[in-house]
Amino acid sequence: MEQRFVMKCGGSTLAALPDSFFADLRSLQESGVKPVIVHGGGPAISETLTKLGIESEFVNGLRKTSDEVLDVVEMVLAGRINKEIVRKIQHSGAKSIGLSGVDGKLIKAQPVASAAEIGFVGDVTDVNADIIAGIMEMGYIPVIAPIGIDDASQRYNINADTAAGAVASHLGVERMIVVTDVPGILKTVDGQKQVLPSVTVEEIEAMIASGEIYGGMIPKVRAAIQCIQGKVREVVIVNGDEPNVLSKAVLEGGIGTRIVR
Ligand SMILES: Nc1ncnc2c1ncn2[C@@H]1O[C@H](COP(=O)(O)OP(=O)(O)O)[C@@H](O)[C@H]1O
Ligand SMILES: CC(=O)N[C@@H](CCC(=O)OP(=O)(O)O)C(=O)O
Repeated sequence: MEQRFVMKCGGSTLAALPDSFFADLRSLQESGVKPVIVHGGGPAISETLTKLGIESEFVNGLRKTSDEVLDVVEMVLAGRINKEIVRKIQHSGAKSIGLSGVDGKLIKAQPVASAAEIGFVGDVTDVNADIIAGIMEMGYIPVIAPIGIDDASQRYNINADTAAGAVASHLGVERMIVVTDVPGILKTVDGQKQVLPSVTVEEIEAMIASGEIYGGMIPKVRAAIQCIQGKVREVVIVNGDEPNVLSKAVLEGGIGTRIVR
């Protein structure tokens, strides 16, 4: 089986991912599946900024990023978090190489439209898919931190869901799996919160408008909508706590929320 997928691991769940999650990742890779990981780390960035006494705020879900904040974002994402994931994958027995979007100009970026207000926050303009494919061909799992770079060598802080969606689109994978701290998109039905097994773009837009999808779920569904306009067939949102969640999402289905065209 030759099946590639992009997995986005959110900062909400990274620290809590059990060893069995990485064992599952390894057995998937052994069965011929080729994973690519793009990770976040928002809570760890906020914690370090607080320790350093640097103020930071979010505007429409994006972190206001000054030069000083950008140093911390890069230090935490491309340093601590990226290497922690690489170590955990290696400990499971699989091979992994970690890099940020700066390495090999892997993620090219430009300032977001609201840059005048929020600083060095980027949108992805291109992804060097050859580097990722090359790492996978060597049998390594690529682990990518969402920092972008432009032609003038300026760095940008990119929302990890946005970066993962762009990587999935440029690689042309079939599936993106978004690992977070909720079992999927929740909707209140008859006073009870239920996981939606699948949602369409129209249903998502209605849930954003009604406030049922808010906060950190918004960049996930926006990235998902953008992905499925191209080659990506489905985006699945799952909880990292669920046993064998990756093999269930890749091989069986019927878990989390599927976002389809
Ligand atoms: N309809 C929804 N269903 C599930 N979670 C939602 C929904 N709307 C908003 N959320 C929020 O989105 C959060 C996940 O986003 P976020 O905290 O940014 O995670 P991550 O760090 O994994 O990117 C959930 O914990 C929940 O609070
Ligand atoms: C521009 C912007 O907001 N970037 C994010 C990047 C990390 C991220 O997205 O991490 P999660 O997936 O854990 O939320 C930030 O600075 O927090």
